Amino acid sequence: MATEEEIDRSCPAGPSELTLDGSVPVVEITNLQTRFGKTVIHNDLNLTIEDGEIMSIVGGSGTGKTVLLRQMLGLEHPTQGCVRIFGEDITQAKPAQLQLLRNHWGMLFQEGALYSALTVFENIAQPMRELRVLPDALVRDAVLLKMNMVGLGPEHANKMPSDLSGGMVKRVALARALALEPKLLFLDEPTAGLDPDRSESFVSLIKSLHRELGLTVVMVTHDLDTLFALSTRIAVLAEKHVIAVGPTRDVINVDHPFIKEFFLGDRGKRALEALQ
Ligand SMILES: Nc1ncnc2c1ncn2[C@@H]1O[C@H](COP(=O)(O)OP(=O)(O)OP(=O)(O)O)[C@@H](O)[C@H]1O
Repeated sequence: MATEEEIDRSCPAGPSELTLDGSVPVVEITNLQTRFGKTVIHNDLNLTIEDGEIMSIVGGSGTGKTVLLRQMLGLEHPTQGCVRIFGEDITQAKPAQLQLLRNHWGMLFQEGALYSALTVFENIAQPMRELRVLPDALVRDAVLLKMNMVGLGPEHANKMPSDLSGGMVKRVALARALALEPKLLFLDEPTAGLDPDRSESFVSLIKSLHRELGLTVVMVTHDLDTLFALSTRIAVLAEKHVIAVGPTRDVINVDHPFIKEFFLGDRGKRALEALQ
């Protein structure tokens, strides 16, 4: 195991401060390596995500998609390499800088991850309350606005998560992810567990919010319909790094066994036909 002194998490030269005007990539991952003990998960992984993209990350089971997402969120650090978010080197960010960055992104976890003891209203209000600067009246208006944005009427505000359908849980979780009006939204399997109709309407909702709010979206998904309907580009993880990145049509034509199996099997063909 490398000692803390030997670990090279250096970023390439360049400005390393919070830049929200779109003049630097929203996410820039350079020469990233991740090791757990002797097992190398990522090696020489590079990925750049520009302002306004919907970048989907796909790969076989265990290729390190979740770990990569957690590294972008600053929840884990790579063994080597650089992860910049809005220009800021997240692997070196101090807790206060990290907190500032967190206010500019939202995360939708796979299961929604709502607080089961809090109402819909309080779940969505929670990121605003953590800031401790917003008066109650403003929080109330902002929560109702976010509920409206995701298609939830005010009559749902006092419901508990256990009273909600799977689709509504996702909508509440999305409203909470958008609570602080982030520029960057992370989605982990956003349509997992939804039936095809609910999945389709959730995809439409993400699409319209992406357009209206000018969001950059980073998504991990196995669902081909979701992938094809939303992605502006797709990054494929295999052999420990990004083996292909580009618009859907370019990526599916790359000659690689995983790509052929994933995109051009029966499910992939059906999803592509539906898209066309
Ligand atoms: N903290 C950890 N300690 C040791 N190994 C870990 C740790 N976190 C993840 N791993 C391993 O790293 C690999 C990548 O995990 P990860 O969850 O990122 O895969 P994934 O691509 O998201 O897979 P899936 O599509 O099945 O969810 C797996 O082999 C996992 O067991």
